[in-house]
Amino acid sequence: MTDYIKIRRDLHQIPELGFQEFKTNEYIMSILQALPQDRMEIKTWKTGIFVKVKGTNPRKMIGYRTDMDGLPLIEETELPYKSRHDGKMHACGHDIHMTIAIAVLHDVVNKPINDDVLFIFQPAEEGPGGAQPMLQSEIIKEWKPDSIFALHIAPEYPVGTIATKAGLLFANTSELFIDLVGKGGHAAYPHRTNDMVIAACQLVGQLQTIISRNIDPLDSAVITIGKITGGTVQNIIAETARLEGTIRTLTPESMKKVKSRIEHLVNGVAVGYECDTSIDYGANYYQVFNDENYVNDFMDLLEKKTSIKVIRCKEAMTGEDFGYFLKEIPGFMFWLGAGSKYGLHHAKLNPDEDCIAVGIEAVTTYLRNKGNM
Ligand SMILES: CC(=O)N[C@@H](CCC[C@H](N)C(=O)O)C(=O)O
Repeated sequence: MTDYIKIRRDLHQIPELGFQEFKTNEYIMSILQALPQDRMEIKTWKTGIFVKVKGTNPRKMIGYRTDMDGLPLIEETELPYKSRHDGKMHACGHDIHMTIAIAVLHDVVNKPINDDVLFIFQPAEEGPGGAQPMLQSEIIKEWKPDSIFALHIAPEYPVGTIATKAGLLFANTSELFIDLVGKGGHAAYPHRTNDMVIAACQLVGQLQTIISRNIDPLDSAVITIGKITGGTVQNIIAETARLEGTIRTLTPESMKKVKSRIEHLVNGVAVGYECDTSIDYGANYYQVFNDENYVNDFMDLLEKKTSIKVIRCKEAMTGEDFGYFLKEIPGFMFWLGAGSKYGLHHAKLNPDEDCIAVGIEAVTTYLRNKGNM
Protein backbone atom coordinates (compact mmCIF):
# COMPACT_ATOMS: atom_id res chain seq x y z
CA MET A 1 0.00 0.00 0.00
CA THR A 2 1.46 3.41 -0.94
CA ASP A 3 1.59 6.20 1.64
CA TYR A 4 -1.17 8.00 -0.23
CA ILE A 5 -3.57 5.10 -0.13
CA LYS A 6 -2.95 4.90 3.62
CA ILE A 7 -3.64 8.63 3.99
CA ARG A 8 -6.89 8.30 2.02
CA ARG A 9 -8.02 5.34 4.13
CA ASP A 10 -7.11 7.10 7.39
CA LEU A 11 -9.11 10.15 6.31
CA HIS A 12 -12.00 8.01 5.09
CA GLN A 13 -12.42 6.63 8.61
CA ILE A 14 -12.80 10.02 10.29
CA PRO A 15 -15.44 11.99 8.33
CA GLU A 16 -16.62 15.14 10.11
CA LEU A 17 -19.34 17.65 9.27
CA GLY A 18 -18.79 21.27 8.22
CA PHE A 19 -16.72 23.35 10.66
CA GLN A 20 -16.28 20.29 12.91
CA GLU A 21 -13.27 18.92 10.99
CA PHE A 22 -11.09 18.88 14.13
CA LYS A 23 -9.57 15.40 13.75
CA THR A 24 -9.13 15.97 10.02
CA ASN A 25 -7.30 19.23 10.74
CA GLU A 26 -5.10 17.50 13.33
CA TYR A 27 -4.31 14.65 10.92
CA ILE A 28 -3.29 17.01 8.10
CA MET A 29 -1.28 19.22 10.47
CA SER A 30 0.67 16.18 11.69
CA ILE A 31 1.62 15.36 8.08
CA LEU A 32 2.59 18.98 7.38
CA GLN A 33 4.74 19.14 10.52
CA ALA A 34 6.74 16.10 9.35
CA LEU A 35 7.69 17.85 6.06
CA PRO A 36 10.77 20.12 5.67
CA GLN A 37 9.62 23.48 7.07
CA ASP A 38 11.95 25.93 5.31
CA ARG A 39 9.72 26.45 2.26
CA MET A 40 6.34 26.34 4.02
CA GLU A 41 4.27 28.91 5.85
CA ILE A 42 1.18 27.49 7.54
CA LYS A 43 -1.84 29.39 8.87
CA THR A 44 -4.99 27.85 10.27
CA TRP A 45 -8.46 29.35 9.83
CA LYS A 46 -11.27 27.75 11.87
CA THR A 47 -10.86 24.06 10.99
CA GLY A 48 -9.27 24.93 7.63
CA ILE A 49 -5.59 25.30 6.75
CA PHE A 50 -3.66 27.55 4.36
CA VAL A 51 -0.17 26.40 3.33
CA LYS A 52 2.01 28.69 1.27
CA VAL A 53 4.90 26.85 -0.41
CA LYS A 54 7.49 29.41 -1.43
CA GLY A 55 8.76 29.21 -5.00
CA THR A 56 12.41 29.56 -6.02
CA ASN A 57 11.80 32.66 -8.15
CA PRO A 58 8.17 33.66 -7.63
CA ARG A 59 6.38 36.00 -10.02
CA LYS A 60 2.92 34.86 -9.07
CA MET A 61 1.00 32.65 -6.66
CA ILE A 62 -1.09 29.69 -7.87
CA GLY A 63 -3.90 28.52 -5.55
CA TYR A 64 -5.02 24.91 -5.23
CA ARG A 65 -8.06 24.15 -3.09
CA THR A 66 -9.43 20.98 -1.52
CA ASP A 67 -12.55 20.57 0.61
CA MET A 68 -12.44 18.65 3.90
CA ASP A 69 -15.91 17.74 5.24
CA GLY A 70 -18.04 14.60 5.09
CA LEU A 71 -21.81 14.07 4.92
CA PRO A 72 -24.42 13.06 7.51
CA LEU A 73 -24.95 9.58 6.04
CA ILE A 74 -24.57 6.03 7.41
CA GLU A 75 -21.91 4.30 5.30
CA GLU A 76 -23.14 1.05 3.73
CA THR A 77 -19.90 -0.27 2.24
CA GLU A 78 -18.17 -3.35 3.64
CA LEU A 79 -14.75 -1.73 3.35
CA PRO A 80 -12.29 -2.65 6.13
CA TYR A 81 -11.55 1.09 6.41
CA LYS A 82 -15.18 2.26 6.49
CA SER A 83 -16.22 5.28 8.56
CA ARG A 84 -15.60 5.00 12.30
CA HIS A 85 -17.82 8.04 12.91
CA ASP A 86 -21.44 6.94 13.35
CA GLY A 87 -23.82 8.52 10.86
CA LYS A 88 -21.06 10.32 8.93
CA MET A 89 -19.40 9.36 5.69
CA HIS A 90 -16.99 10.73 3.11
CA ALA A 91 -19.62 10.16 0.42
CA CYS A 92 -18.53 13.07 -1.79
CA GLY A 93 -14.86 12.15 -2.21
CA HIS A 94 -13.35 14.86 -0.03
CA ASP A 95 -11.04 12.20 1.50
CA ILE A 96 -9.64 11.64 -2.02
CA HIS A 97 -9.46 15.39 -2.71
CA MET A 98 -7.45 15.98 0.51
CA THR A 99 -5.12 13.06 -0.26
CA ILE A 100 -4.32 14.46 -3.71
CA ALA A 101 -3.66 17.91 -2.22
CA ILE A 102 -1.33 16.43 0.43
CA ALA A 103 0.54 14.40 -2.21
CA VAL A 104 0.99 17.41 -4.50
CA LEU A 105 2.03 19.61 -1.58
CA HIS A 106 4.64 17.00 -0.61
CA ASP A 107 5.94 16.99 -4.18
CA VAL A 108 6.16 20.79 -4.42
CA VAL A 109 7.88 21.11 -1.02
CA ASN A 110 10.51 18.55 -2.03
CA LYS A 111 10.98 19.82 -5.59
CA PRO A 112 9.96 23.49 -5.52
CA ILE A 113 8.77 25.30 -8.62
CA ASN A 114 9.47 28.94 -9.53
CA ASP A 115 6.15 30.33 -8.38
CA ASP A 116 4.53 30.27 -4.95
CA VAL A 117 1.72 27.76 -4.45
CA LEU A 118 -1.07 28.30 -1.93
CA PHE A 119 -2.76 25.08 -0.78
CA ILE A 120 -6.18 25.74 0.70
CA PHE A 121 -7.79 23.06 2.88
CA GLN A 122 -11.34 24.36 3.06
CA PRO A 123 -13.96 23.21 5.59
CA ALA A 124 -17.74 22.95 5.20
CA GLU A 125 -18.21 22.57 1.44
CA GLU A 126 -21.35 20.46 1.96
CA GLY A 127 -22.72 23.19 4.15
CA PRO A 128 -22.95 25.78 5.52
CA GLY A 129 -20.14 26.83 3.14
CA GLY A 130 -16.51 27.55 3.99
CA ALA A 131 -15.34 29.24 0.77
CA GLN A 132 -17.13 32.56 1.18
CA PRO A 133 -15.97 33.28 4.77
CA MET A 134 -12.46 32.02 3.92
CA LEU A 135 -12.32 34.54 1.07
CA GLN A 136 -13.23 37.30 3.52
CA SER A 137 -10.48 36.27 5.96
CA GLU A 138 -7.38 38.38 6.61
CA ILE A 139 -5.24 35.45 5.42
CA ILE A 140 -6.61 35.48 1.89
CA LYS A 141 -6.24 39.27 1.79
CA GLU A 142 -2.51 38.78 2.43
CA TRP A 143 -2.17 35.60 0.33
CA LYS A 144 -4.52 36.17 -2.59
CA PRO A 145 -3.57 33.78 -5.41
CA ASP A 146 -3.32 35.13 -8.97
CA SER A 147 -5.15 32.05 -10.23
CA ILE A 148 -6.78 29.04 -8.60
CA PHE A 149 -7.95 25.54 -9.44
CA ALA A 150 -9.58 22.50 -7.84
CA LEU A 151 -10.96 19.08 -8.70
CA HIS A 152 -13.95 16.95 -7.79
CA ILE A 153 -14.21 13.19 -8.18
CA ALA A 154 -16.77 11.93 -10.72
CA PRO A 155 -17.89 8.32 -10.11
CA GLU A 156 -19.53 8.19 -13.55
CA TYR A 157 -16.26 8.69 -15.45
CA PRO A 158 -13.63 5.92 -15.57
CA VAL A 159 -10.24 6.18 -13.88
CA GLY A 160 -7.71 7.71 -16.26
CA THR A 161 -10.08 10.46 -17.42
CA ILE A 162 -10.76 14.02 -16.42
CA ALA A 163 -13.72 16.07 -17.64
CA THR A 164 -14.28 19.81 -17.76
CA LYS A 165 -15.31 22.71 -19.97
CA ALA A 166 -15.01 26.46 -20.43
CA GLY A 167 -17.69 28.59 -18.78
CA LEU A 168 -20.39 27.16 -16.55
CA LEU A 169 -19.44 23.81 -14.98
CA PHE A 170 -21.64 23.63 -11.84
CA ALA A 171 -24.98 25.26 -11.02
CA ASN A 172 -26.10 28.00 -8.66
CA THR A 173 -27.51 26.29 -5.58
CA SER A 174 -29.61 27.18 -2.61
CA GLU A 175 -30.75 25.02 0.25
CA LEU A 176 -34.47 25.20 1.00
CA PHE A 177 -36.23 24.68 4.33
CA ILE A 178 -39.98 25.35 4.58
CA ASP A 179 -41.84 25.12 7.89
CA LEU A 180 -45.63 24.87 8.08
CA VAL A 181 -47.50 25.32 11.36
CA GLY A 182 -51.26 24.63 11.56
CA LYS A 183 -53.50 23.09 14.19
CA GLY A 184 -53.19 19.47 15.28
CA GLY A 185 -55.87 17.29 16.82
CA HIS A 186 -57.64 13.96 16.96
CA ALA A 187 -57.50 11.97 13.71
CA ALA A 188 -61.27 11.42 13.89
CA TYR A 189 -62.06 15.19 13.92
CA PRO A 190 -60.29 16.65 10.87
CA HIS A 191 -62.76 19.53 10.64
CA ARG A 192 -61.40 20.95 13.92
CA THR A 193 -57.79 21.06 12.67
CA ASN A 194 -55.50 22.42 9.95
CA ASP A 195 -53.64 19.34 8.77
CA MET A 196 -50.04 20.18 7.83
CA VAL A 197 -49.43 16.79 6.17
CA ILE A 198 -52.09 17.72 3.59
CA ALA A 199 -50.63 21.22 3.20
CA ALA A 200 -47.09 19.81 2.78
CA CYS A 201 -48.20 17.27 0.16
CA GLN A 202 -49.98 19.99 -1.85
CA LEU A 203 -46.95 22.23 -1.64
CA VAL A 204 -44.49 19.55 -2.86
CA GLY A 205 -46.63 19.05 -5.97
CA GLN A 206 -47.03 22.79 -6.56
CA LEU A 207 -43.28 23.42 -6.24
CA GLN A 208 -42.60 21.11 -9.18
CA THR A 209 -44.77 23.31 -11.41
CA ILE A 210 -42.18 26.08 -11.05
CA ILE A 211 -39.78 24.05 -13.19
CA SER A 212 -42.38 23.06 -15.79
CA ARG A 213 -44.35 26.34 -15.95
CA ASN A 214 -42.14 29.24 -14.84
CA ILE A 215 -38.68 28.41 -16.15
CA ASP A 216 -37.94 28.84 -19.86
CA PRO A 217 -37.91 25.30 -21.31
CA LEU A 218 -34.57 26.13 -22.94
CA ASP A 219 -33.13 27.09 -19.55
CA SER A 220 -33.01 24.44 -16.79
CA ALA A 221 -33.55 24.24 -13.07
CA VAL A 222 -34.11 21.67 -10.33
CA ILE A 223 -36.15 21.72 -7.14
CA THR A 224 -35.58 18.61 -5.06
CA ILE A 225 -37.38 18.02 -1.78
CA GLY A 226 -35.13 15.43 -0.16
CA LYS A 227 -36.87 15.18 3.18
CA ILE A 228 -40.37 15.68 4.62
CA THR A 229 -41.14 15.51 8.32
CA GLY A 230 -44.44 16.16 10.04
CA GLY A 231 -46.79 14.90 12.69
CA THR A 232 -46.23 12.65 15.65
CA VAL A 233 -48.22 9.43 15.35
CA GLN A 234 -50.72 7.73 12.99
CA ASN A 235 -53.91 8.87 14.74
CA ILE A 236 -53.03 12.50 15.43
CA ILE A 237 -53.47 15.16 12.76
CA ALA A 238 -50.14 16.87 12.18
CA GLU A 239 -49.72 20.35 13.60
CA THR A 240 -46.38 20.92 11.88
CA ALA A 241 -44.56 19.81 8.75
CA ARG A 242 -41.15 20.64 7.35
CA LEU A 243 -39.84 20.30 3.81
CA GLU A 244 -36.08 20.20 3.23
CA GLY A 245 -34.63 20.49 -0.21
CA THR A 246 -32.34 22.23 -2.64
CA ILE A 247 -32.71 24.49 -5.69
CA ARG A 248 -30.35 24.36 -8.68
CA THR A 249 -30.26 26.86 -11.58
CA LEU A 250 -27.99 27.66 -14.52
CA THR A 251 -27.96 31.42 -13.83
CA PRO A 252 -28.18 33.65 -10.73
CA GLU A 253 -31.21 35.35 -12.39
CA SER A 254 -33.15 32.07 -12.61
CA MET A 255 -32.35 31.45 -8.95
CA LYS A 256 -34.06 34.77 -8.07
CA LYS A 257 -37.08 33.82 -10.17
CA VAL A 258 -37.40 30.34 -8.62
CA LYS A 259 -37.20 31.80 -5.12
CA SER A 260 -39.82 34.41 -5.89
CA ARG A 261 -42.20 31.70 -7.21
CA ILE A 262 -41.56 29.54 -4.13
CA GLU A 263 -42.49 32.50 -1.93
CA HIS A 264 -45.74 33.03 -3.85
CA LEU A 265 -46.71 29.36 -3.59
CA VAL A 266 -45.84 29.17 0.10
CA ASN A 267 -47.94 32.31 0.71
CA GLY A 268 -50.76 30.61 -1.19
CA VAL A 269 -50.56 27.60 1.13
CA ALA A 270 -50.55 29.94 4.15
CA VAL A 271 -53.76 31.59 2.94
CA GLY A 272 -55.41 28.43 1.64
CA TYR A 273 -54.70 26.30 4.70
CA GLU A 274 -54.83 29.11 7.28
CA CYS A 275 -51.43 28.18 8.62
CA ASP A 276 -48.15 29.91 9.48
CA THR A 277 -45.25 29.39 7.09
CA SER A 278 -41.59 30.29 6.99
CA ILE A 279 -38.83 29.80 4.43
CA ASP A 280 -35.11 29.53 5.14
CA TYR A 281 -32.69 29.36 2.20
CA GLY A 282 -29.76 28.00 4.26
CA ALA A 283 -26.48 27.91 2.34
CA ASN A 284 -26.35 29.43 -1.16
CA TYR A 285 -23.51 28.68 -3.60
CA TYR A 286 -22.51 30.73 -6.60
CA GLN A 287 -22.04 28.88 -9.91
CA VAL A 288 -18.68 27.34 -10.80
CA PHE A 289 -17.68 29.26 -13.93
CA ASN A 290 -14.38 28.22 -15.52
CA ASP A 291 -12.13 30.83 -17.10
CA GLU A 292 -11.84 29.89 -20.76
CA ASN A 293 -8.10 30.57 -21.11
CA TYR A 294 -7.04 28.77 -17.93
CA VAL A 295 -9.19 25.69 -18.51
CA ASN A 296 -8.25 25.38 -22.17
CA ASP A 297 -4.54 25.62 -21.28
CA PHE A 298 -5.05 22.89 -18.69
CA MET A 299 -6.85 20.55 -21.10
CA ASP A 300 -4.28 21.13 -23.87
CA LEU A 301 -1.43 20.54 -21.46
CA LEU A 302 -2.81 17.22 -20.19
CA GLU A 303 -3.42 16.07 -23.75
CA LYS A 304 0.14 16.94 -24.79
CA LYS A 305 2.07 15.81 -21.72
CA THR A 306 0.12 12.91 -20.18
CA SER A 307 -1.89 9.86 -21.20
CA ILE A 308 -4.91 11.13 -19.24
CA LYS A 309 -8.03 11.17 -21.42
CA VAL A 310 -9.59 14.63 -21.45
CA ILE A 311 -13.37 14.76 -21.89
CA ARG A 312 -15.15 17.99 -22.87
CA CYS A 313 -18.27 17.55 -20.73
CA LYS A 314 -21.56 19.37 -20.26
CA GLU A 315 -22.38 21.49 -17.22
CA ALA A 316 -23.94 19.70 -14.22
CA MET A 317 -26.54 20.65 -11.62
CA THR A 318 -24.16 19.85 -8.77
CA GLY A 319 -23.09 22.78 -6.64
CA GLU A 320 -19.72 23.73 -5.17
CA ASP A 321 -18.79 26.72 -3.08
CA PHE A 322 -15.50 26.78 -5.01
CA GLY A 323 -17.64 28.95 -7.31
CA TYR A 324 -17.03 31.83 -4.86
CA PHE A 325 -13.26 31.50 -5.33
CA LEU A 326 -13.72 31.58 -9.12
CA LYS A 327 -15.93 34.65 -8.85
CA GLU A 328 -12.92 36.57 -7.44
CA ILE A 329 -9.91 34.73 -8.84
CA PRO A 330 -9.54 33.39 -12.41
CA GLY A 331 -9.16 29.64 -12.71
CA PHE A 332 -11.08 26.44 -13.16
CA MET A 333 -12.41 23.21 -11.70
CA PHE A 334 -12.43 19.77 -13.25
CA TRP A 335 -14.00 16.34 -12.68
CA LEU A 336 -11.63 13.48 -11.92
CA GLY A 337 -12.92 10.09 -13.14
CA ALA A 338 -13.22 7.75 -10.15
CA GLY A 339 -15.23 4.83 -11.59
CA SER A 340 -17.73 3.86 -8.90
CA LYS A 341 -21.01 1.99 -9.48
CA TYR A 342 -22.63 4.24 -6.87
CA GLY A 343 -22.74 8.01 -7.32
CA LEU A 344 -21.85 10.99 -5.14
CA HIS A 345 -23.83 11.20 -1.88
CA HIS A 346 -24.62 7.45 -2.00
CA ALA A 347 -24.00 5.33 1.11
CA LYS A 348 -22.22 2.72 -1.04
CA LEU A 349 -19.95 5.14 -2.95
CA ASN A 350 -16.60 3.41 -3.41
CA PRO A 351 -14.27 5.40 -5.68
CA ASP A 352 -11.47 3.46 -7.36
CA GLU A 353 -8.35 4.54 -5.45
CA ASP A 354 -6.32 4.44 -8.68
CA CYS A 355 -7.88 7.83 -9.42
CA ILE A 356 -5.59 9.33 -6.76
CA ALA A 357 -2.47 8.80 -8.90
CA VAL A 358 -4.27 10.32 -11.92
CA GLY A 359 -5.32 13.35 -9.85
CA ILE A 360 -1.77 13.82 -8.57
CA GLU A 361 -0.42 13.61 -12.12
CA ALA A 362 -2.96 16.10 -13.50
CA VAL A 363 -2.36 18.66 -10.73
CA THR A 364 1.45 18.38 -10.62
CA THR A 365 1.73 18.48 -14.43
CA TYR A 366 -0.24 21.72 -14.43
CA LEU A 367 1.69 23.29 -11.53
CA ARG A 368 5.10 22.29 -12.88
CA ASN A 369 4.23 23.73 -16.27
CA LYS A 370 2.40 26.92 -15.28
CA GLY A 371 4.54 27.62 -12.23
CA ASN A 372 7.85 27.35 -14.09
CA MET A 373 7.13 29.68 -17.00
C1 LIG B 1 -20.44 18.23 -5.57
C2 LIG B 1 -21.63 18.21 -4.67
O1 LIG B 1 -22.28 17.19 -4.56
N1 LIG B 1 -21.91 19.34 -4.00
C3 LIG B 1 -23.06 19.50 -3.16
C4 LIG B 1 -23.04 20.89 -2.59
C5 LIG B 1 -24.09 21.09 -1.53
C6 LIG B 1 -24.80 22.39 -1.62
C7 LIG B 1 -25.86 22.63 -0.57
N2 LIG B 1 -25.69 21.90 0.66
C8 LIG B 1 -27.23 22.31 -1.18
O2 LIG B 1 -27.74 21.21 -0.96
O3 LIG B 1 -27.79 23.15 -1.87
C9 LIG B 1 -24.34 19.27 -3.95
O4 LIG B 1 -25.34 18.84 -3.35
O5 LIG B 1 -24.37 19.51 -5.19
